Order: sequence, then structure tokens, then C-alpha cells
Amino acid sequence: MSNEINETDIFSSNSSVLIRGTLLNGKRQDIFITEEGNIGEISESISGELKNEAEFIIDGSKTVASPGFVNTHTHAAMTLLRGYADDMHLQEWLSEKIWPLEAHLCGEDVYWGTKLACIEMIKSGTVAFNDMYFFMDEAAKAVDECGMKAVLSHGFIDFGSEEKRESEIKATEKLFSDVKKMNNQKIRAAVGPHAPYTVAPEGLSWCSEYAKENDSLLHIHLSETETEVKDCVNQHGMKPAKLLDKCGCLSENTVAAHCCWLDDEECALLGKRGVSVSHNPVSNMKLAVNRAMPYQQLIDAGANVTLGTDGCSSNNNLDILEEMKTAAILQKFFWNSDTLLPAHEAIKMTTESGAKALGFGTGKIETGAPADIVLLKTNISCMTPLYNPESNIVYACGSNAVDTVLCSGRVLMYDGNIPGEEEVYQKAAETAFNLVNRKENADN
Ligand SMILES: C[C@H]1O[C@@H](n2cnc3c(N)ncnc32)[C@H](O)[C@@H]1O
Ligand SMILES: [Zn+2]
Repeated sequence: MSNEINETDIFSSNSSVLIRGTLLNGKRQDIFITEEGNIGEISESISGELKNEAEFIIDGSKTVASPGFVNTHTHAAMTLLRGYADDMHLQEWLSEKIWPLEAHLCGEDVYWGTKLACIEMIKSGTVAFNDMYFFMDEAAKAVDECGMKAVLSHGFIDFGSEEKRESEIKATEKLFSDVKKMNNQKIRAAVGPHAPYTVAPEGLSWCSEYAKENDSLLHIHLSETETEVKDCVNQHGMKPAKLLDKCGCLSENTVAAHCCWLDDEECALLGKRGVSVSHNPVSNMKLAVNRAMPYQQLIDAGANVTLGTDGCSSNNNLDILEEMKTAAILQKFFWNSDTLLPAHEAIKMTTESGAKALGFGTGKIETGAPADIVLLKTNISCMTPLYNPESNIVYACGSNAVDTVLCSGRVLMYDGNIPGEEEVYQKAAETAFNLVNRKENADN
């Protein structure tokens, strides 16, 4: 049997793959991946039967292997809004530009926007993400086709209206039933109350109950700005984390994005409840939220700290490598500590901690684990010299260093190529153009 690479076939699912001679934890290793998509064996030289069994052999001799990266906070289809509204104050940006345009979104927009997002995420080595947006059945279809792992939630916003709450409940229930019907182990539904300032306590309580009943994640924005914290104290007599706790929204199944303005007591509460926090440094800096997530306090309190890009309207890309570097340097800069968030911890946030937050395995390359693997080129300037691959990945490399990406054994990108990219760029550009036109026609 020939196991030379044929570029069309390598992207088909359910093939066994042998990666030869990649640098893994400081050693040259072969990695055998089973048809089921799990890591069957890791050793210095795989030969004999397993070698013959492999349908494809990938030459890893000019690569370093990392566990696949996990992006724990996105609004994937917002790729279509990239560059639509920049350089604005957060509340005005949302209420005057983003929400009015989102009011005209349709399912097709979300499908092509999510396809574009998946390509962009795969290009920087992302295998799994946590998404909150609208028309999520279409997002699920896009993710299914791209072969990534995702947790999908409908952005639940009731603004205190009972009628709106009822329709958000229906949308959430529909997403759970749509995802169940897909029967794709890599895609899960979650509950997505947008934030304590857009969802009334009744809505928050419904969300926490529904998440518990369905054993799902609860994905929410928390304490992104100082204004939001002050408003919450004025309206509810307590800070946002306390309010969420009162509504049952803080648990090991919670992923809370941003968390910039948490005080020490709130960090302790999140730690005690075992919450996962998604740090979104690029978005926070662009929207000038004026405080960096208290990384060390959250770690010390026992919270699971992870990394996310947020949407393409506040980032404006989904490059997780760029996000790792920004996290590591923002923490040092803001908290005035040159030892804070070292490269090794930035990688851990983006692999092990991210995988734990979303319930997608251990985020490690080990026998028996799903084969979520990124191969990064070593014959490239940003990997030269290679004293410490983690340092190069976090501080030096851009996504042009990413060569090959596997998600549960399925090859999503090989040698820098993802099948069907060109069509997605064209369709996404068309769809974005039509969306803005629809809004302008309706406004006039
Ligand atoms: C799911 C909802 O979240 C909104 N959204 C996108 N980025 C942010 C942010 N940084 N803060 C709050 N909401 C945001 C989307 O525009 C959508 O309306
Ligand atoms: Zn967000």
C-alpha cells in the first residue's frame, strides 16, 4: 500500500496517519493516529505493522508539535463585521453600530461568517472554540463541515422584557435540539446569557437551570468595563459576579469572558466555584477597558484561566498565536511584573486549560487522547534558533509558522492548505456586502 500524501485524500476523515520525526517535548518522536482519530502510539521510531497500516505518512522532521489550541470566547460569524466599526467607545460601538447591523443578520450570513472564522482559526492552529452568536444552527453546519470542535450558544439577550425572554428561551431550546440531531461528537450546545447588563436576573436563573438540566456549559460576558460594574451595583446592590452567583450562574460549567474588573473577593468566588475565565487581551486593549484581567489573583484563587479572541469586530482577527503573545505582554505591562504569565503558562492556558473549560479532553499529546495536534514549521525565521519552542511559539511566531493541523485525527490543514478556502473568502465578502446593503436600504 502506498502512503504517500495525496492532497485531496488527506483531508478525508477516518484515515490513519503517521507523523514522522516531529519535535515533541524536546525529543524527535513518531506519532501514530488511529482511524478513530486517537493517538495510538508515541515513540522514537514506529515501524513494522503500524507503519504499514498508516494510510498517510506526514514528514514531521522540520516541525515542532503542540497540542491543538483552544479559543474559549468567540462570536465567530462577526468575521463579517471586521472593520465595520473601529476605534469607538465600547457601549456606543455595541449599541450604535454593532447591534443595529446585527438586527439585519440572516442564517446565510452566519453560515459564511462562521466558515471564514473556522478557516482563520485553523490557520493559527486552533482546533476548538467556544462561540456565542445568533442563527446557531447555521454556525453548527459550518463547524461540522470544517471538522473543528465547538461549543455553541445562542446569545441570550432579554433587556428585562418577558416577551424577549420567551423568544430567547425558544431559540436556546431549538439550538439544543438542532445540535442533538446533528449527532456530531465534536459539537455541543451551551447556554449563552450575553451579560448581567443585558439579561435580567429571571433570564439568568432560567439559563443556569437549563444548563444544569442539560449538563451543558454556560457562556457569559462578565465585568468587561468599569461602567458595567458600577451600573450593576446601582441596579442590583451587588457586583456582577455576586449577582451571577445568586442566579446560579457560577459553576465548573461556566466560561466567563473578559473578567477585567473583578475585585479580589470576586476572584475568590470564581475560584471557589471552579469557573473557567476567558482572557481576551486584544479586544480589551482595543476597546480600552482600562484594566487587565487579574490573572494571578484568579490563578491563586483556583479559577481555570483560559484564552479567547472575542469577535472580529473588536480584535480584528481570530489569531490565537497573536492572542497568546498579547496576553503574556499585557499582563506584564499592566501589573508591572516582568515574571507574570510566562510563555509556558500562556501555552497551558491555550491548550490544557482551554480543553478543560470546554470539556474536550486533556489538551495534551498523549497516548489514548484525541489527536488534536498542531505542527509548526521549524525551518522558518521565527523558530530560529530553537532554544525553547514554547518561547518561540508565544513570543516570536505568527500563524505563517503553522504547517499542519489535526482535530481528532482529521487533517484540517496540511502544508498550509485548507480545502475550499478561496470560495469561502469570496462568499463571505459577498455576504458581508449584502448585509450592509440590507441595513442601508431599511434605514432609508
Ligand atoms: C453575542 C453578542 O455579543 C456581542 N459582542 C461582541 N463583542 C462583545 C464585547 N466585547 N462585549 C460585549 N458584547 C459583545 C455581539 O455583537 C453579539 O450581539
Ligand atoms: Zn464577546
